[in-house]
Amino acid sequence: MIKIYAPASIGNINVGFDLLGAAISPKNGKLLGDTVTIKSNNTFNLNNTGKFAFQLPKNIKKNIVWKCWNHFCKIIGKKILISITLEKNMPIGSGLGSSACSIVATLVAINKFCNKPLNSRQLLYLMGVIEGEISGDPHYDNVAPCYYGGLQLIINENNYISQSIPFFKDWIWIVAWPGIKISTSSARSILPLKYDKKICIEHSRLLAGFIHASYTQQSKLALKLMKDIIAEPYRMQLIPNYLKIKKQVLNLGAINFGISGSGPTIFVICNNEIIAKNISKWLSKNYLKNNQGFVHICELDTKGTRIIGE
Ligand SMILES: Nc1ncnc2c1ncn2[C@@H]1O[C@H](COP(=O)(O)OP(=O)(O)OP(=O)(O)O)[C@@H](O)[C@H]1O
Ligand SMILES: N[C@@H](CCO)C(=O)O
Repeated sequence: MIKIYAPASIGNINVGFDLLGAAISPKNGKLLGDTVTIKSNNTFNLNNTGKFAFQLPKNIKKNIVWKCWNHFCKIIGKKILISITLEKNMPIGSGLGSSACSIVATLVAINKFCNKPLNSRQLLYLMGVIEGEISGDPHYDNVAPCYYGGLQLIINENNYISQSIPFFKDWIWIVAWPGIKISTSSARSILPLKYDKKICIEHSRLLAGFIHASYTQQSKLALKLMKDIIAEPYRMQLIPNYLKIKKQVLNLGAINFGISGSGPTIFVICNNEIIAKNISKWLSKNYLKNNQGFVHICELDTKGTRIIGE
């Protein structure tokens, strides 16, 4: 038996659309991600458990876990006989990398079960391919941080897909999911097909500057450069009262605010625990639309996907 946990992640972090992502874990030690347990069996079998299992497709072949198993069997050229249990703790279409959690946990578990026929680069490549089948284009800004942990920059050149970037240890990350769904593919389809030259230059400045600020540990500079000029202007219309909520949270002392991945989860950065608690309370009262929604005060998850049972 092997049990793998894969953490939630924030894609984009306001700068670096599709290119920067951060793995997160609640500061109170709770696990915010999916788990996958594998046991050997005489046939393939998939069980879904967990709070959000009810959102999964009824057809087993539409479950990403089945797709991962199927891809893996094709790659190694044999049918892997296992029983898989997916604990679906991440809401689907939340903007917290729910599909990435299932993909990464499943592929890491199957690879370990089969004595690691794929190296970590081959695994990450496959994770991006499967993520792309779901959302329309391969993008690594959820699967890479989910797999490796921390803050990841997507390079996708030579032998690197992704590289760890130094981050600011005093930043507290709050995520608030209102309890409603936005599909990644629809949030991608509302973005322009082409961007103005000015926007391209400005985004290059923001991203290059942010990476420089991270390496030189200039927190204030990094925060100034964390601006979303690629997705937020188009996606904010999908999130009720987005600008009002943003203004209020910044007034409460947040040092950054944005849409997590394709939304509707929003993320907030603070550098003070009291402010973080106040904002978290305020969001619980004013941003959640139903009792499924949640707010978590988090830190970057530096461990990434890991074994939690054997
Ligand atoms: N195990 C699974 N986990 C998540 N989604 C799944 C799974 N199996 C199948 N799906 C399907 O994959 C799609 C995932 O949707 P989507 O990419 O919008 O969600 P998401 O991963 O939560 O988004 P984001 O990456 O912005 O956090 C849905 O159509 C969902 O039904
Ligand atoms: N970078 C992706 C992340 C999806 O969670 C997007 O914003 O569409």
